Amino acid sequence: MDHFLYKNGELLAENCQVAELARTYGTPLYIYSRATLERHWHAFDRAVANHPHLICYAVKANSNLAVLNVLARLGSGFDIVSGGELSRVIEAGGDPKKVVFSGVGKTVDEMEMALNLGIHCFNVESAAELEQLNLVALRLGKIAPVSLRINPDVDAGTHPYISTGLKENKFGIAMEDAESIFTRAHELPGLQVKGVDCHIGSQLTEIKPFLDAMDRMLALIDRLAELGIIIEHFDVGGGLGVTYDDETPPQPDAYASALLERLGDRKLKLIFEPGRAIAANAGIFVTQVLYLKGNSDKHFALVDGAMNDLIRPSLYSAWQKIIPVVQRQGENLNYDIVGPVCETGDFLGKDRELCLESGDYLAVRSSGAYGFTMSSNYNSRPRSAEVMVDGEQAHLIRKRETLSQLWQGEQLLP
Ligand SMILES: Cc1ncc(COP(=O)(O)O)c(C=O)c1O
Ligand SMILES: N[C@@H](CCCC[NH3+])C(=O)O
Repeated sequence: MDHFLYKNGELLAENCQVAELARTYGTPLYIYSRATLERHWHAFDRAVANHPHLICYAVKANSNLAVLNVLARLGSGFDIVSGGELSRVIEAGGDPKKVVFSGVGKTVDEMEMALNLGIHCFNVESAAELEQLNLVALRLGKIAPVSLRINPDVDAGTHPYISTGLKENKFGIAMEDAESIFTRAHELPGLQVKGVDCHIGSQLTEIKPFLDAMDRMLALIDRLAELGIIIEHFDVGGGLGVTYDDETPPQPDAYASALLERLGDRKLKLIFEPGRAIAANAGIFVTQVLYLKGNSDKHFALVDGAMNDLIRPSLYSAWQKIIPVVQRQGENLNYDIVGPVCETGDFLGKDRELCLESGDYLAVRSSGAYGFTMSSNYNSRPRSAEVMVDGEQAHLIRKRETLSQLWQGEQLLP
């Protein structure tokens, strides 16, 4: 069930009127639905209910404390890629024992912080990182739980910028090096080998690449067993896609049952790191039309939201649905929806058939993941507010930045 629906021509977020929220909190504005976040998380959790598992929500998709807190209350684990994300998880009430730490460039400080908090596992991405983690753990008198992120070299069939499982990508350890680096990890006194990990890319809409990756990883797990290295968990990463337009990605239950079928009677615990599948369609981005303008070729709607707020269209040519917050009768025109930032690439959508007047609100759908978290202050634009709706209630979960916050910490020369 979708929690962003029209009623009498007005867009609702759960039971709240989006236009009212836009007036109250100002635009541009992110709005998230608690019910949708919870439904998506439960869909994953239920799909693997009969098998040992951990759902580690990928914090990078949406790291607002209230979002993390909603998931922490459900018992979610978290996939993090920085000390900053770890501190958010802790602040939001997440359990460090359910945290997996991914990322190619963990610093010594980040390793120390995670070891002191007692996280579930480090997803190590190189031989050099393994050596460093061993030293840090020994210095702290701890044993670091590790999994190695192996690159299964499968083509995820997604946008090149968000594909991660190919040899040419910077992520993970090459399959041909896996056994030797696992053997090294097994020998090092500051480490305990727990798992294998992979993540082949994001916004995958087919199940086959996941299964191909899994076959290669299970074969590796068998080879490791022959070397006396027993693997407790298999972290399948994230990457399950969502519907932005007319894509039909597998639902979490179909995806999980296909993986479980491949797993057979193995007792391996499964770890999932979904980000987009939980957060994307739990959020919209609301912006107001400032001006309409046109020439003989083109119509433009200049809106108050821009690439600094929502960069996916500019960065990946990503297509996200743009709908009016209040439907109006009249003739549609073909608009490019563009923001105030001084870049030709600053657009939220192109060639959209809409009937618009200045002052209208527009909602960019599927903006709950990689929306606010990828925002910036480019052009010295304050970051937008974020609101979470919960039934009839709306909660301001992040205030709009003030202008003075933009230069906080900067100093004039003496
Ligand atoms: C290691 C890792 N895990 C999980 C995710 C989450 O991916 P998604 O949002 O596509 O589920 C990512 C991002 O691609 C990632 O790099
Ligand atoms: N940020 C990307 C996905 C990258 C996922 C992180 N590895 C997007 O918006 O689609």
